[in-house]
Amino acid sequence: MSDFPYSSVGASETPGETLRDLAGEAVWDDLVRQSYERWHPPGVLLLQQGEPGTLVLAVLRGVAKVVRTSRSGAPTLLAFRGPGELLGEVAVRGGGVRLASVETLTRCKVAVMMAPEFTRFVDAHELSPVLERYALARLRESTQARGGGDVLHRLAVTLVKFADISRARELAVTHDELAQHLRVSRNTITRLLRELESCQVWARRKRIVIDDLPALRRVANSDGG
Ligand SMILES: Nc1ncnc2c1ncn2[C@@H]1O[C@@H]2COP(=O)(O)O[C@H]2[C@H]1O
Repeated sequence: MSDFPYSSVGASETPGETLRDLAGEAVWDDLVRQSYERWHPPGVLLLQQGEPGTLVLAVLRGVAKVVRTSRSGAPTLLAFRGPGELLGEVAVRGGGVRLASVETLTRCKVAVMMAPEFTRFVDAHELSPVLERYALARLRESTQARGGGDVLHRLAVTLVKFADISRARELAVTHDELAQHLRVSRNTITRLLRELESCQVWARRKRIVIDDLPALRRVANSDGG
């Protein structure tokens, strides 16, 4: 995916709900300062479903996908995560294993903090209520993506969100991943992407190109029912 700057013309209607938004820049900066930074190429597994929670990752650049695989082996793409998001805090705070796997979709820069340091950080900054709001925001997002309603609208919302977090006009996402995310068939995604060509959205091999983000945003901001 190209990583050239892409202005998100027409600000997103959704209030910022990344951890950086909810905790504030000062706390986020402190978290990053106390972590160590790493770059990863696309396609790298950052967190593995079922493993214990030994660390958390703050996303600084790029886009990663969160995928949960069922017992039968069927994957579901739960979310795309970009700068300002925290990953891996569920197992660290809950004491269980990772709920899902996280894999880079583009080149990603993350800040790594080990579990004991993160627990101390949360206590020192009294972040528990913030993390609770963060979890609720995520629940809302997942429910809106998969909870039924007009699929064209949900697809537009997903593509706009991806474009905003990656700040790119070429999105490294496949039809299968979009189908998993929105809980519809691959054929439905193919058909709807064709409809979105009126907004200059072009389906290419393993990527989607958005040539008129404001037009797509208008579809995303319309009442999807
Ligand atoms: N539905 C979801 N939406 C966004 N992120 C999620 C979702 N489920 C899990 N995650 C993140 O993916 C991480 C996987 O490891 P953890 O379960 O430790 O913590 C998880 C969260 O940070």
